[in-house]
Amino acid sequence: MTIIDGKALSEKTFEEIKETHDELQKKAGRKAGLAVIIVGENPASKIYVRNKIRACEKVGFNSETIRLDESISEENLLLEIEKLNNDDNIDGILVQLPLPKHINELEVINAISAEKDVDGFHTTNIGKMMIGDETGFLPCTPAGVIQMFEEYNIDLEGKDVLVIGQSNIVGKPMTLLLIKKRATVQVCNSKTKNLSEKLQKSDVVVAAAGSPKLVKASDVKEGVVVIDVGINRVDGKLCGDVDFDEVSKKASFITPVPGGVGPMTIAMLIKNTLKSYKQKINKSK
Ligand SMILES: Nc1nc2c(c(=O)[nH]1)N[C@@H](CN(C=O)c1ccc(C(=O)N[C@@H](CCC(=O)O)C(=O)O)cc1)CN2
Repeated sequence: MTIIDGKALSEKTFEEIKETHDELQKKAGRKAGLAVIIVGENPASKIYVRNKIRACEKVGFNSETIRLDESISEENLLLEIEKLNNDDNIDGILVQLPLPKHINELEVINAISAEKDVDGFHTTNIGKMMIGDETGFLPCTPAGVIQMFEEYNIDLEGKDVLVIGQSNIVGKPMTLLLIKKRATVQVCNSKTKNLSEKLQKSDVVVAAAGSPKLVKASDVKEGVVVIDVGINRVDGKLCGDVDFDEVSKKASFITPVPGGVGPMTIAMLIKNTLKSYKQKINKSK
C-alpha cells in the first residue's frame, strides 16, 4: 500500500513554480499577484486563506488579502471585485467560499474576470473545461487529484471510478476530468441507494461527501485506489470521509487527511495564478 503524499507533491510543485516565476519576473518586470477575498470569520476559511498567502510567499508571488465584514452587501462585494478586475498587478482573484447566506455565490463568482478566475469556478472556465479548451483554469481540488494520479502513475483508462459527492467545486468537475482520462465514472449523492454495493465494485473511489469515515473497509475491494477529499473536524481532530486506518489495509493507494488532497488544492491555485500571469505577460508583448 502506498500513501499518496500530497504535502510532498505540493512542495515539489511550489519549487517548480518558483523557478519558472523567478525567470519570468526578470522579463516581465513585475511579480505575479494573487488577491484573496474573505468575508466573515469562518475559522476554517481563515486557515485556508492563511495557507494560500503562505504559498504565495513560498513561490515569490505578491498577494493581497481583502477581509470584509460578514454583513457586507453583495453590491459592495461586487465593487471590490471590480477594482481587482481592473488592477494590472493582479493576475488571480478568488473569493473564499462559503459566503454568508445573503450573498449569491454564483453572481459573485461570475463577477470575477474569467481571465483572473484562478479558482476555475467561473461559468466560462467550467465551459472551457467541459469542451477541453486548455486556455481556461481548472478547479483546484479536482486538478490536484488528477496531478496525484499522474505523479503516482495510476492509470484511469477503463477503470470503474466512484465519485461520492456532486458539489460544483469538487464532485461535478472531478467527474469531467475523470471522463477525460477515459475512466468509467459513477456519481453518488446522499440519496444514492446501495452505496456499499457500488463501492465494492469500484477500482477507484473519490470521496467528497463531507461525511466523516463514510467509507469503511468492508465497503471496498482489495487493491482499491482511494482519494479522500473530505475535511471534517470531529472532536477538534481533522478526519476525512474515509476510515483511513482500516481502509488503508485493503487499498493499493490512499490519500491521508491531513496531508493529502488539501495541500494539492493550494498547489493548483498557485499553478493557475502562474498560468494567468504568463498569459498576461504574453498578451502585453
Ligand atoms: N474559493 C474557494 N473556496 C473553497 C475552496 C476552493 O478551492 N476555493 N475549497 C475548499 C477549501 N480549501 C480551499 O479554499 C481548502 C481546504 C483544505 C485545504 C488543506 O490544505 N487542508 C489541510 C488541513 C488544513 C487544516 O484544516 O488544518 C490538509 O488537508 O492537509 C486547503 C484548501 C472550500 N472553499
